[in-house]
Amino acid sequence: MFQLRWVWTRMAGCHRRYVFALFSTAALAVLALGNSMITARIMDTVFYPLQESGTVTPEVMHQLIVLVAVLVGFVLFRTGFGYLQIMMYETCSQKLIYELRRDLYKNMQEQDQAFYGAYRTGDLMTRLTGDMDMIRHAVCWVIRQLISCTVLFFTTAITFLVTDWQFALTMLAVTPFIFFLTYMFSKRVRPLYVDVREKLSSLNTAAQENIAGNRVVKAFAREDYEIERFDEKNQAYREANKTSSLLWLKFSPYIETLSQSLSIAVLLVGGIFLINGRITIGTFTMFNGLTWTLSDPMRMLGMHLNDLQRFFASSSKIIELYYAKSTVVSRPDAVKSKGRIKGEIQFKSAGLRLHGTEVLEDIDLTVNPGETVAIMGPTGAGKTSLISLIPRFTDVTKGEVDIDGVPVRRYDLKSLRSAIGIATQDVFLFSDSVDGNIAYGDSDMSEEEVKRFAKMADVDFAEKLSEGFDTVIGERGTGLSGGQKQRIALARALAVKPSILILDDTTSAVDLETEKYIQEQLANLDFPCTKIIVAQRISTTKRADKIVVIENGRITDVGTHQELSQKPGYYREVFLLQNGQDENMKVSVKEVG
Ligand SMILES: Nc1ncnc2c1ncn2[C@@H]1O[C@H](COP(=O)(O)OP(=O)(O)OP(=O)(O)O)[C@@H](O)[C@H]1O
Repeated sequence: MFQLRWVWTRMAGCHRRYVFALFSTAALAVLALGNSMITARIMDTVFYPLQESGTVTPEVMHQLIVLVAVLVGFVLFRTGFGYLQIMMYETCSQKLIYELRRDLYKNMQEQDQAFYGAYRTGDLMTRLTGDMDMIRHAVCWVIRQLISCTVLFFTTAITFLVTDWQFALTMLAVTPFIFFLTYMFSKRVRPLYVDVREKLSSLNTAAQENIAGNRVVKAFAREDYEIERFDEKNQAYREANKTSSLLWLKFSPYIETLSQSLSIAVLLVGGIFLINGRITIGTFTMFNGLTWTLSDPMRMLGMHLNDLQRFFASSSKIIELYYAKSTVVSRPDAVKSKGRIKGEIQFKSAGLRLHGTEVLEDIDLTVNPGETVAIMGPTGAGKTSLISLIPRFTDVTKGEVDIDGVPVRRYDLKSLRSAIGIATQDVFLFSDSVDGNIAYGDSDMSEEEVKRFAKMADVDFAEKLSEGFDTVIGERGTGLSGGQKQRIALARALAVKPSILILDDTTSAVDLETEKYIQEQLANLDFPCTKIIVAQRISTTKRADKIVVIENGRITDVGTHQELSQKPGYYREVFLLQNGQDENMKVSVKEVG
């Protein structure tokens, strides 16, 4: 039930309207009895005396006209009131879902890498769409129906008891059985709905992965395999849905039969009472006309409880996401950088442990403002992990990282990250134009500025695209080569004029000539900038002020190209390899440098 309480707290600003809607539902349920009561009165005061006397008196005609007018007015009033009630439910539920989705999305934006590593995209999408819709459905339909059913049932039961308690008791005798069956159904269906919810999430995840990875699928000609895999998930979803639906089918024949038995009870018992003169034709008509107000709530209760269980399953998922807390957050006493960050970076005995593995250990390194530092090392050595510590994509588990003498943990996250420009190893471009992608960090950037940074990163090829810089380049930059995407990502990182520029293997896919051009541009930026460049090519690292070699999560060497290429070790091996020589051959460093 805490899910209902939680949703209620999220409806702040709508409470009065929603309570009004709930009361309207209860009132409308009570008013539902009105039609039958007015009809019963017409029977007793107009038709029955008419049948007895056989003559139509002006009083009887007048009585009939008045009662029919009351009936018409009553129906119009109920319809108008019902319309108002639905409007209230709709406005409250739409406002709730809009705000909830907005807050949820905002919370997701603030999550760290561990969060995105733990949750699958398809699952997150299911929460933002299907689960949200289930909450809306519960707020504006299920709860309304449950109230309506309950009030209708009890009002009818009381009316029946007051009118003729013996007749009423014969009809109410079956209700405990129906309630028991409904309760049993509700208890058993809950885990089944949790399962349906999980299977849907799994299906969405499979579809999302397949769409995102369609090139890999095609490259390996694994379409059939993927179709089969999707089919498995689809079947599992179908089975889960079938199991939950079949459970209702197991209970519904009994519930339906018991509900229908009410009509037979009215005809049989009511008929006997009518013949005996115990009840009037009006009372009989009322009982007969109101049978549905007893049977429908009982029949429908199972369906609504069914939906309520789905609401519990969906809202639990939403609540989990709503309270997900990032471990990387700004502290309450976080500092905002006053003016531009100078760009001095210091790793002080920094260490990083991820899922029980020591990824980085004892990292001591100082990068002076404006310096260019290249980071090199074998694959999996910890290069990306090292640079992730600077913008706090992950936090150190030992030691600390300082920028301008202040630990990164003490910076306001936005202030810290807005001083850093990053082009990540896995290039991601938005479905937007080329200039929209370049100006991503500053939407107000002028076209001249966009072109200036595009030129620095050698994005001139964009001029030749169908619509130049306005060409939309798709979710993952479809239609562009790997090197072209890298260059747009580099222009995007440069365009924020960062104090610290981090490039993670950003020029690995560009040709040597373009790379040389980009390096010259980077060396002559018109704003102060510290550059950290992860690279595998000697042609990229040799111009750096400092080269840092990382192996097995530790810094094993620091020096210039001149120093490291002459010193035995990883750097020299790579240097010789990339120049077509091996360790046994003596080469002059100057030849290549
Ligand atoms: N979330 C994680 N959980 C556990 N281990 C991780 C995680 N992320 C990275 N690692 C491990 O940390 C090590 C360093 O990874 P990292 O990506 O920093 O290497 P890298 O030097 O950048 O490699 P490459 O050159 O291939 O990009 C690897 O062994 C990797 O498996």
